[in-house]
Amino acid sequence: MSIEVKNLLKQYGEQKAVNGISFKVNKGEIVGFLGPNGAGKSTTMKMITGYLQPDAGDINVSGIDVTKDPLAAKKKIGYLPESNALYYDMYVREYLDFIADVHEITDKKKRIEDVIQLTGLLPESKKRVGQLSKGYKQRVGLAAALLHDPEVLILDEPTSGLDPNQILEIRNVIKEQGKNKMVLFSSHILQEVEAICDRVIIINKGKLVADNTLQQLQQHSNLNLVKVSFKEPLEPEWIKRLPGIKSVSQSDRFSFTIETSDPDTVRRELKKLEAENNLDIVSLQSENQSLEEVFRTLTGNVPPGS
Ligand SMILES: Nc1ncnc2c1ncn2[C@@H]1O[C@H](COP(=O)(O)OP(=O)(O)OP(=O)(O)O)[C@@H](O)[C@H]1O
Repeated sequence: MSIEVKNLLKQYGEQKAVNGISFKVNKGEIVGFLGPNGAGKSTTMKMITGYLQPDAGDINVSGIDVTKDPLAAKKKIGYLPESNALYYDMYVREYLDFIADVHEITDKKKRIEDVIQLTGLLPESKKRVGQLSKGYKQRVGLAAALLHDPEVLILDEPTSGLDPNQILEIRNVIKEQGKNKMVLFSSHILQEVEAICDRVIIINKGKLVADNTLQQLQQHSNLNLVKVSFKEPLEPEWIKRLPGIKSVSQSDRFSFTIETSDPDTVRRELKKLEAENNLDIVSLQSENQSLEEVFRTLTGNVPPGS
């Protein structure tokens, strides 16, 4: 059970919306798909779900070649598109019943109640889809995507337009589903990705710029912070002279934040500085960049002040 994408390409006129993307998602993984507006996330997701034909490349979902057999692939995939097209005149249960028939689900009554429960739709389940708030419409879309109990969930911005409480509830549903399914979901909310993902794929202008666990991404980002405080005041020049320093900022006369690509060397040099000059370091900590900073560095929006 996996999603495997190799050298995926989609061109609109001159523009390569998706330009040679490859990655693999395995069972039990929740992967966040990030990128700035127009990076090619939705286009990639539409190709994986068989709704858009790639110009080149291979897509394999649980052993099925999606470009050759999109119908078989769709049976394995639950897809929540970005613009979630629903039938507004139908009642919630009626709509889910219709989708259940499309999937030829046998025990559909029970399954419909299960997904209504799972997505928190119960309080609004007696309404027509068109009468629901944006957040509840999104839940109907998610319920429809879960109905046939697919192995793979592809969710294009599943929490967009939801209030903070609803975001939390939907995140929990995704987390729960991720225990025995593969989940690929796109989001602009970096805290969300940090909260629920094992791994992050970042694309920019149609190209893959990162595919790592969150921890690796933050560790391997080429900027780290070392924070040091001394017992006595110190001129920043003492620190700026040390090897491996990119920049130094000062919060008071005793404390400094150092940007570096080599935190180990900087820590060592600070200890040397302390010993050789009879100084006292009262605290010394390293910090990784936040995911937001990593994202901005990788997608060309370098954080202010760097
Ligand atoms: N049908 C289309 N015809 C022409 N260009 C398109 C079409 N669909 C998408 N594009 C272009 O392809 C690029 C990628 O679009 P896509 O919707 O995949 O980006 P995205 O990463 O999902 O963006 P967002 O975060 O804003 O939803 C954009 O520049 C977009 O304008």
